[in-house]
Amino acid sequence: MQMLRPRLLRSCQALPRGEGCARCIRDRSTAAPSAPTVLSRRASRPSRPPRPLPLSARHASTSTAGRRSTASNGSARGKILYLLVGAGIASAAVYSKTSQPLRAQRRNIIAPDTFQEFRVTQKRIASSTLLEEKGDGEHVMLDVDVEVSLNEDQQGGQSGKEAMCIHTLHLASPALSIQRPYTPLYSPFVVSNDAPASIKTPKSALRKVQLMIKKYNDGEVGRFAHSLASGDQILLRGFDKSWQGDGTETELILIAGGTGITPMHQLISSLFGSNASSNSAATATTTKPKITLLYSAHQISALCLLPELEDLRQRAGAERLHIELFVDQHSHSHSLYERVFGRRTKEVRGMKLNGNRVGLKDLERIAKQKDAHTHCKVLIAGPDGMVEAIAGPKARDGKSQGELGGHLSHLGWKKEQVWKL
Ligand SMILES: Cc1cc2nc3c(=O)[nH]c(=O)nc-3n(C[C@H](O)[C@H](O)[C@H](O)COP(=O)(O)OP(=O)(O)OC[C@H]3O[C@@H](n4cnc5c(N)ncnc54)[C@H](O)[C@@H]3O)c2cc1C
Repeated sequence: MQMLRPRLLRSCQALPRGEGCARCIRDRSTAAPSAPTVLSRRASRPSRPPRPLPLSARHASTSTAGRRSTASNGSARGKILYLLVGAGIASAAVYSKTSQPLRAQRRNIIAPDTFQEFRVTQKRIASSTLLEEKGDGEHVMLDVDVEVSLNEDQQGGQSGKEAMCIHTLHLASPALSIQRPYTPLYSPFVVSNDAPASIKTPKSALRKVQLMIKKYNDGEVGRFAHSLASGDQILLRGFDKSWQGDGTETELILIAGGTGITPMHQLISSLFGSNASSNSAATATTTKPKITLLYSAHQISALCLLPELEDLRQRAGAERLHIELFVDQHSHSHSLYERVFGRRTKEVRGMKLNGNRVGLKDLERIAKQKDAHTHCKVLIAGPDGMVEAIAGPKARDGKSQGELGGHLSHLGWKKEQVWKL
């Protein structure tokens, strides 16, 4: 396998602690703790081994019946050699031409430690609450066909364990060489009708990975993702588990801010999506927990994936999946909504709309509806400020969870019940 010159991926990881941006520090938490990440390229096919001389030709050179003078033997050998070299060149040319499409068709199996090239199969704008067709312009959806290797649990895509996992991958641009973690909207290890899969061999499967990526005006990878078109090349490595249930959870409270909705969407769709409903093994091996999702954004048009969430809520039933929306700029959001729909609203697509950030009172109200804290867990993903206010900051190393703080600590939740993604 031909390897590109190994090089360290540039990121704020190289900066002294505290000088990197908060997002890059978050990146540190999921980056492979080990050795430098190496960019690898698919092996170029090795040239064909020289074909052995045909038996007839070998006999010709030693046969007494056809013995010629040394000079004529030499010239005959020369001719044969000349012909063989010519034939070799011609077949090499034909081979290299025909092998091009073969190479393009072959797929890489995504690996956790090595970046490999994949192509974007589709790029579109993520739908938003108000501007469904145009989106809010900040979020883009990328589809990438990725072959994944499957362990015994994952073969057949019907493992209950897999439904209680959140998987993350890392995206890098070939030019920028900066990596960031992203969470596919659907688990690559749970077969889904929403994200169709084709089983290739029992040990690997081709999966459509869907990423929703936000663009920050001066954000590096987000801007790169928004600049992509179908057919463009990206580098991916994965998958890392960013959370796994232990099988005891009967209830989950999921708190998402902004793009923190992506891991929550993956988990909910694994449990209640079209994949899950046609997946009896997942239902049999684990009891599906009841879920409350609290999803916040700075304004109403920045709430993404609402059609998808509405669909999941209908599949799961309101009893099993309760969703509430929160917007910071409530009055602005209301007038925006009023302008589009001609009326004010307290709910969107059947989901309650709160005009504030997720606060102590909301968490108290939600927790009261739970039977007991012991089998209920809280997962939280979002901007650092939000995570800090609700659950305390992550540890300074950016990897470990840190102490539980914020509203949840105030309300008596235990550290082991809360996971900061
Ligand atoms: C487990 C996990 C899963 C994630 N999943 C998703 C997902 O599905 N979708 C998604 O969109 N995001 C996701 N993220 C966030 C994502 O990894 C990136 O952090 C995000 O896309 C921003 O990256 P960027 O390169 O575009 O921006 P960056 O270059 O990191 O910049 C982001 C912002 O920080 C500011 N900034 C940059 N450098 C500095 C600095 N040195 N000091 C201060 N401020 C600075 C920029 O101005 C910009 O506003 C996830 C994060 C984690 C940890």
